[in-house]
Amino acid sequence: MTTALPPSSDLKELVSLAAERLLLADRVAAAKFGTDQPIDDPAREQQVLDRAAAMATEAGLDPAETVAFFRAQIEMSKTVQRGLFDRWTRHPERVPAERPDLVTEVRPHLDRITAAFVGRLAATANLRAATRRCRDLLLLAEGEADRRHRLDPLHEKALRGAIAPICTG
Ligand SMILES: C=C(O[C@@H]1C=C(C(=O)O)C=C[C@H]1O)C(=O)O
Repeated sequence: MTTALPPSSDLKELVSLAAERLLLADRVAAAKFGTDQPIDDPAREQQVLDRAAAMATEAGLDPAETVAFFRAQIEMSKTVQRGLFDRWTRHPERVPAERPDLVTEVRPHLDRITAAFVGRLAATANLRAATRRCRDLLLLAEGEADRRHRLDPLHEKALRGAIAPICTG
């Protein structure tokens, strides 16, 4: 017998994916710090958004709403990257020893998260509305993601920004 997960589990997974994506911003920042690669890469952002829009359409989601959601993820990723650049400039001893490869390693991981996101957005479509229920579940999911991923204040704040669009539908 299979038991369907309650919708709140899908919301938790959605928020957890947002936290995972923000933690990957650390790898993105480590790839860029000390190189001439800027934090902002508008061409790559457009690719991420175009891909998300195409997948959203296939999943029966509103592409414009999905793009707005991904814009928030991108903005918050850049907030984390800026925070880490600032931290590492002030504390060079905290600069990661390893510089991951952005194109072959980190971005493919981000792309897998995009696909997972679209699945969770589809699974939570009925729940994502400007309701008390959505906001209550979101708050619970946020607290759980903070704990599960042991987020520091920089990532916690970014997570709040990243999940802000969820209960606005
Ligand atoms: C994550 C990156 O940094 C920025 C954020 C992006 C994102 O969140 O997808 C995309 C491009 C950059 O503006 C990256 O360069 O891949």
